[in-house]
Amino acid sequence: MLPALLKNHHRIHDCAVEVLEKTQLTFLVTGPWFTNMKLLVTVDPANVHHILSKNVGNYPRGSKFKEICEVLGDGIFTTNSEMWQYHRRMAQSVFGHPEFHQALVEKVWEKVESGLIPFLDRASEQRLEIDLQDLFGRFSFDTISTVVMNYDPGSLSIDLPNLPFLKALHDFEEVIVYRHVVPTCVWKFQRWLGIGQEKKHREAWKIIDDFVYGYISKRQAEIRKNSQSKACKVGNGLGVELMTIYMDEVRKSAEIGSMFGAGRGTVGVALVWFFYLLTKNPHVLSKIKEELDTMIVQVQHCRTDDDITWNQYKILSRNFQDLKDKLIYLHAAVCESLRLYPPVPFNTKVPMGPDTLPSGHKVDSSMQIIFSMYAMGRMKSLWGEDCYEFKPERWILETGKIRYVPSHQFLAFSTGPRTCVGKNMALTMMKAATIAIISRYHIEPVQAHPIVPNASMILHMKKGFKIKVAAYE
Ligand code: HEM
Repeated sequence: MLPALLKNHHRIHDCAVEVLEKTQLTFLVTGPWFTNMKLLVTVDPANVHHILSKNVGNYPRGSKFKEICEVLGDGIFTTNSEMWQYHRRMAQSVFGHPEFHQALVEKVWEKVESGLIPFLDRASEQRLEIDLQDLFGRFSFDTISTVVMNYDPGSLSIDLPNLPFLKALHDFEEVIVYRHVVPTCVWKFQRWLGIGQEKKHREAWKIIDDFVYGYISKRQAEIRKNSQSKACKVGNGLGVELMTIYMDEVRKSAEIGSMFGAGRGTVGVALVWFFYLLTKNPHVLSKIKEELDTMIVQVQHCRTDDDITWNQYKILSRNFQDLKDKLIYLHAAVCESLRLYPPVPFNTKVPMGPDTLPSGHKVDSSMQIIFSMYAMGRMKSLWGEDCYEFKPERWILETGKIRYVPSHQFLAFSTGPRTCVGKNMALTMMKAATIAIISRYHIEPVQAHPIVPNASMILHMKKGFKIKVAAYE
């Protein structure tokens, strides 16, 4: 099977869909004897629930994962037991705090107004062709950096500076997939020789380290100067204060890299696929706008739709509770987009001891288990014959409320104790940025090539998404 895997490496996600559809949601990939390669690929929700929740103790973060993601050190992604619990508690105390999200929407709006809008206004005036994937990558990078490090690197300024750190993160993500797919002895040998993907990895690692440690020394100097960290925090409010305390703690560890890895690529990519689907499905876009306008009329008591101004869109999307609870159709559309294009397209686990999965497959510590979130959202047996269609309606009950789909079937944010801690943060960022853009601009794709996903641990579009924007009068 190894030659077939290597041959399909460039279209690995779609290849998984094809095979899983034919194999009742689970199949085993074996390599030649000397590679000791046994990968069990599954999208069976019962297996997922068993591994990530019910019997999670048998599926810790293995040493192989830690080896593959060596750049993340002993951060939240790579650790188990007490160390992981410590990171998790710290992260949750911030990301779960009610005031954090209000502080976050303020930060998102600062970036919308200081970065996104000036850039898009100029692109609209000059009818420039822009790559929306690059733009959203910069938007989420600056926003996450402001939240995590209290520092805006300004990657989304009008001249779109070329930041090596962004490319390094991108290269790093690609190498991680490569290390998952080829036998360990092969990539380790390449690492030793310093060639191919491994050369790219080494260079990317250095750039990431320089950026993070450069920031840490700057921050330490600031703290020394101000004698106490509180003086350095931006803005007021408990949300920001908590962020400062937590981030001062994690800045000491590999956590900065983890938060960048977790948040920057995922949100940017989620946004670009969402906008791609909106341009392909204008009726969904119209319904989102309709919902926004209705909400503004209700909440802000405008007399008619004609009274609605840009400022009112801004007021609506700066209210975290409204973003979270009131915009049902927008929420459904975002979930539907994450179902078809989950920014983290796959996840892996290694069993500690022998186990039998609900599907009947026997697993042991010599095997690696792969969940394909990308394939899971495209299984007819799970989502119906229309599973390839972008239909937000499938998320809405007849009562108008959001339909509950268990997280072991809608796996975009994973499930169980290690579920994504940044889920609400990601949804807030996506909704606020979407409202800012769709209320102000018409987007027209300029497609010179098919839009397909890259084989990376983050589901980038292979050649980006070129568009032109036109500001509404
Ligand atoms: C649409 C955006 C996002 C998606 C689809 C997403 C998805 C995921 C997934 C699938 C996992 C599980 C990974 C694994 O088990 O290996 C995860 C974990 C995690 N995510 Fe997210 N994520 C998103 C945004 C964010 C953001 C914005 C942050 C914070 C800055 C974040 C922080 C984390 C952390 C810290 C973990 C590790 C949790 C643990 O191991 O306990 N994520 N995310």
